[in-house]
Amino acid sequence: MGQPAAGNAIEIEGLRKVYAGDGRSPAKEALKGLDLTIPTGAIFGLLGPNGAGKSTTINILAGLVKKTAGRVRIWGFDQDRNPRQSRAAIGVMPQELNLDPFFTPAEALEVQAGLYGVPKSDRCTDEILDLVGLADKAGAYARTLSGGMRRRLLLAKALVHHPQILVLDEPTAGVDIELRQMLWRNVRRLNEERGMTIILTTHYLEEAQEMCDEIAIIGDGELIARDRTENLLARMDGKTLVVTPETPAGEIAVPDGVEIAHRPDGAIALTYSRARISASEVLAALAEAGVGIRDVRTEEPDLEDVFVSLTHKD
Ligand SMILES: Nc1ncnc2c1ncn2[C@@H]1O[C@H](COP(=O)(O)OP(=O)(O)OP(=O)(O)O)[C@@H](O)[C@H]1O
Repeated sequence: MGQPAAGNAIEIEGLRKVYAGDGRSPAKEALKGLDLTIPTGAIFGLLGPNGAGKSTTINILAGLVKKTAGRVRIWGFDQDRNPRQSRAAIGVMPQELNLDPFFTPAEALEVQAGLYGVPKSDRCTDEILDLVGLADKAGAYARTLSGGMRRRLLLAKALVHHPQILVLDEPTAGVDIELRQMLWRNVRRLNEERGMTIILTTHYLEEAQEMCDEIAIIGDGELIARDRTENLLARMDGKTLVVTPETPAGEIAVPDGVEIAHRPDGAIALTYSRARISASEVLAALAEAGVGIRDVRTEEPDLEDVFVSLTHKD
C-alpha cells in the first residue's frame, strides 16, 4: 500500500464515544467530538491526564471499541466503509499482558498472522522475534517468559501483518530502564528504516519530549493542544535563573513579574517571563541587594510545565 492521499496516516473527525450507564454508574461521554490528524511517518504522542480519553481513542482506532459518532480514516481507508483495509494498516501493542500461556512466541506470532490472513510466504516470524530480542525464546512457553519479554512479544504480535501504523499504549509502564531503552531503539528503527508511523501514549512526559516529533494533549474528551514538540515547549515563556550566592542571602527586592524562591541547598531560583524581563535586569536586582554570585545556571521549561499549565487551567 502506498501513501494515503492526504499525507495523513490517521484522520479523526468529530469522534464521540458515550459508554452506556448501568444501574451503578451513569452514562459517560468519554470523547466529545475529537478532531485529530496524525501525519504519515511521525512519532506522535497522545497525552492527557487519567480518564482523558486516550485509551478510548486508541481502542476505537484498533477496532476494539465501537464509536458513537464521528469519522475515522486509517491510512486513507474509512473505518466504516473499508473495515478490512483500515484494520490491516494498523498494529496495536496493548497495555495488558494478554497472552495465551500455552503458546510459544513463535506459535503466538503464527496464530496472529493467521488471524490477519497473512499468507505463509509473507510471514517473517524469525525476523520479528529477532527484532524484539526474543529469537532465543522462540520455543519457550509464554508462561515462562518474564514480564519484559511478554511486552516484547506483544510488540512482535502487533507487527506480524506488516502494518504501516504502529500504536503503543503505555508501552513502558512499569518497565525497567534497560527494556525501556530497547523498546525505544526498536521503535525508532521501525520509524526510520521502514517509515512506520508511530502513535504512543505515555505517562512519562520526559519520554514523550524525547521521542515524539508531534504531540496532542487531550483532556476530558477534547483536544486541548496539538503541535510539534518544540512549538509546545516554546509556548512556555517562563525561564528560571538559579543563583548560588557567595554567602547566604537575606531579603531581596526583585522587579515586578519575577518570582523568587529559596531552595533548600541555599540557591535562589528566580523565575520570570522572557517576554517581559531580561536576565541582566534580574541579575542587576541581585547586585543591588549586595548578593555576590558564586554560580548561576538556567532551567528551561519542559513538557511537564506545558502539560500542567494546559491541563490544570481551572
Ligand atoms: N468500558 C467503559 N465503560 C464505562 N466507562 C468507561 C469505559 N472505559 C472508559 N470509561 C470512562 O471513559 C473515560 C475515558 O477513559 P479512558 O480509559 O479512555 O481514559 P485514558 O485517557 O486512557 O485514561 P488513563 O490515563 O487513566 O488510562 C473515563 O472517565 C473512564 O472512566
